Amino acid sequence: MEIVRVSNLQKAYGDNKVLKGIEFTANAGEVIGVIGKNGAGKSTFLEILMTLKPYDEGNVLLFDKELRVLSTSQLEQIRKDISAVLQPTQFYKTLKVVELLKLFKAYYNSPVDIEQIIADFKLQPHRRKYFDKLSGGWKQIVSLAIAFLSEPKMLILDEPTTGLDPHMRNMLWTYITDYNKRTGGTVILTTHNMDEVELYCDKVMLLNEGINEVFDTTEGILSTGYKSINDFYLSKVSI
Ligand SMILES: Nc1ncnc2c1ncn2[C@@H]1O[C@H](COP(=O)(O)OP(=O)(O)OP(=O)(O)O)[C@@H](O)[C@H]1O
Repeated sequence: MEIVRVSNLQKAYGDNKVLKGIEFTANAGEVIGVIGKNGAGKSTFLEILMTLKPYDEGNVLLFDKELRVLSTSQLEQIRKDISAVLQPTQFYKTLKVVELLKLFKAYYNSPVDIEQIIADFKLQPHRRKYFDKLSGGWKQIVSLAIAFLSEPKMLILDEPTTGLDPHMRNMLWTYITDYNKRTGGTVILTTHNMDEVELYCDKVMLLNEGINEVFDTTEGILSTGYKSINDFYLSKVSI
């Protein structure tokens, strides 16, 4: 089943044309890595998919519906099926980790067991700490745990493993892979870590000079003679 279909997507910030005609599709159950150099437009692309940012030209269909023509209530309906990593805000200051998880569980009306999430994300030692007292990496982990609470049909993660130590990175990828197998949810993420793309992503989109220079399966890319996805990236993208 097709979850996302993007055609000729264009977006500029003033004179800075960032996306110049992106073609992209995501099917249910796929894990897709969006790669490209700093400033290539990855976050802009994800924010459009999250329905947070307007676009100038082209079509973006989420769950078969064109975003541009949706009413506010239709957009809200679609957002229920999407989850994204929330940025830590001032609002979390007064809440402990376990309270935050309970709050979002109630907000999403989530069937997910909080104790299970705490165990899966190794949050037991931190459950009674205030969110704003956590280290950067643990804030990231809590934000990710919240994103999974709603059991979304589509999960959008902007550099989810940046700032995580190797164990936490492993833990997160295990969780993403399990979630994907268990629920058939689609995951679209950005990362600068090409080893992670090679290990865990079904498909890769390389954003370069505003277009999807390559959009293929990870296996497809490797079968064209590259030693690794890192090798592929380095030979395709110049500084
Ligand atoms: N709100 C904004 N207003 C103006 N320009 C912006 C805005 N957001 C992003 N840009 C510009 O758009 C371009 C793409 O930025 P974006 O953050 O999408 O890239 P990215 O691929 O995610 O980069 P990185 O890998 O460094 O996170 C950059 O030139 C950036 O300066």
